[in-house]
Amino acid sequence: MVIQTHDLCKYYGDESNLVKALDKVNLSVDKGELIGIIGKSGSGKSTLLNMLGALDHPTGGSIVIGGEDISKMNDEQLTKMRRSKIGFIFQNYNLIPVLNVYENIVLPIQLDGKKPNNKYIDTILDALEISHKKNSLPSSMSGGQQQRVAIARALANKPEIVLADEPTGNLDEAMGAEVVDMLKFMNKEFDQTIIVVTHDQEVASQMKRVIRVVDGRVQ
Ligand SMILES: Nc1ncnc2c1ncn2[C@@H]1O[C@H](COP(=O)(O)OP(=O)(O)OP(=O)(O)O)[C@@H](O)[C@H]1O
Repeated sequence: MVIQTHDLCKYYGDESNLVKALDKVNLSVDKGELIGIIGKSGSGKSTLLNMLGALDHPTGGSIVIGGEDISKMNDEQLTKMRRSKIGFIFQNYNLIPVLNVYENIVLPIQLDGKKPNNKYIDTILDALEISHKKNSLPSSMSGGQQQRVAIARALANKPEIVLADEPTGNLDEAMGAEVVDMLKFMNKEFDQTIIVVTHDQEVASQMKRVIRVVDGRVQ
């Protein structure tokens, strides 16, 4: 088991205006799973993904990642765990504007005190068709290209878990298909656990398991 939640809750607001973004979610994710999370806008998909990546604190229940109950970890331990075990692909890229493409990609590896595998990174850049942008700043790139940098960054240290929020959202059909193929390849080849939030039925249909979120509950 890579991730396990027990009655996981995330509530916002107070009694008069309570939003149950996640309500008693029980979910088990095994090593090597390839999961799509689908659901309407506002159903709680991103909140769930953030919880699974220990980016946010639950208001109730528990979550165990890699055998460790994260509610018992302090912020420093959480950061360390995320850096070594989890790759994130966010909807809004979260690239550092003053760093070029290569520097953005290797930053998490360097922060983790490791050496980047440049050959592997070149392979990823090639597959994502951004090799020619290796020394460019994010601001000189299109949204789709920036998203591919974020994808390369998430994959560069072959993390055990990859969490992606709408990874194909800003890409045309061909490039979106390329990214899905890459996620499937990494899942198969390296047994990485991959969880993808998506609106796209075509993307969801290529995952091995699909989880539907309805009003903060998992079905
Ligand atoms: N910081 C916050 N404060 C208050 N309510 C929040 C906050 N973040 C999320 N919510 C609420 O929690 C619910 C779930 O939001 P979430 O972003 O997880 O949905 P989603 O399924 O990812 O939506 P989308 O597909 O539009 O990205 C929504 O009702 C949202 O308004």
